[in-house]
Amino acid sequence: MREEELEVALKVVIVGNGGVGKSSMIQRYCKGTFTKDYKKTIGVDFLERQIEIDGEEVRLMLWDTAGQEEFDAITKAYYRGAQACVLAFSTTDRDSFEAAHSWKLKVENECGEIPTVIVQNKIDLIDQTVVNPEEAELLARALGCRLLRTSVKEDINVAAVFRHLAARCLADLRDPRDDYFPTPNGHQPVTISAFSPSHSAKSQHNGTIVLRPNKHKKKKNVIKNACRIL
Ligand SMILES: Nc1nc2c(ncn2[C@@H]2O[C@H](COP(=O)(O)OP(=O)(O)OP(=O)(O)O)[C@@H](O)[C@H]2O)c(=O)[nH]1
Repeated sequence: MREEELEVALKVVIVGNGGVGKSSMIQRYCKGTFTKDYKKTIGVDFLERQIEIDGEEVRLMLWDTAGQEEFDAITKAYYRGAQACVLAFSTTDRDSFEAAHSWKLKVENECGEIPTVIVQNKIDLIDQTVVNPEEAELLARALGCRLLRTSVKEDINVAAVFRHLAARCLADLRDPRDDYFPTPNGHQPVTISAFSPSHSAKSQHNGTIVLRPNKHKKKKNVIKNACRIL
């Protein structure tokens, strides 16, 4: 198979406290819409969008997870197999900023070290900020992540978040030395369908996300983390 016939599919999880704008960000990016209404996410939600990076088609599968701790047991099952992460906090919510470390750990426990962007959302409300710019930069440095400031409401920088992550993952994909991140407990990420959190006993591909074939294309999927052609 020629390289140009391959399609890259990336699973991205969006995490952070409740109300920081995770669902809004995915809606904005995938549907181009924004609503002022707050509807708490129960468990997880999923949307996808296809983009082009350096002439390469990349399918982003965006997993919106509930911010409330009561859903932790459910949501962490969906982290598995993620290749990238958006960790969001809100400009107007100090707790959400202070919770960033613990969100990073939760994802790391399931996925190991994966490319992560720290997102400071709601910068349209900067006059009500409870986080000063230096603190946000220090946080990003401490977590070893890029910081991006967004306003989902005003559609500022939202696309940049996902383009940055996709470009990072593509670069990793092209560099086979950096092709596998073990989890901190030494286990390989378990096999998981990208469309369900359940483990697939049938799959032979441990550590891969198993995708349904794309009916409209003959292209195959290349998934990072295990980088196998399925
Ligand atoms: N001003 C402003 N409001 C925003 C922005 N992004 C989201 N919101 C609002 O913030 C509220 C919460 O947004 P959600 O997207 O539901 O938050 P969430 O992080 O998904 O919350 P959970 O589902 O509880 O985890 C909604 O009322 C949104 O309209 C933004 O950039 N600026």
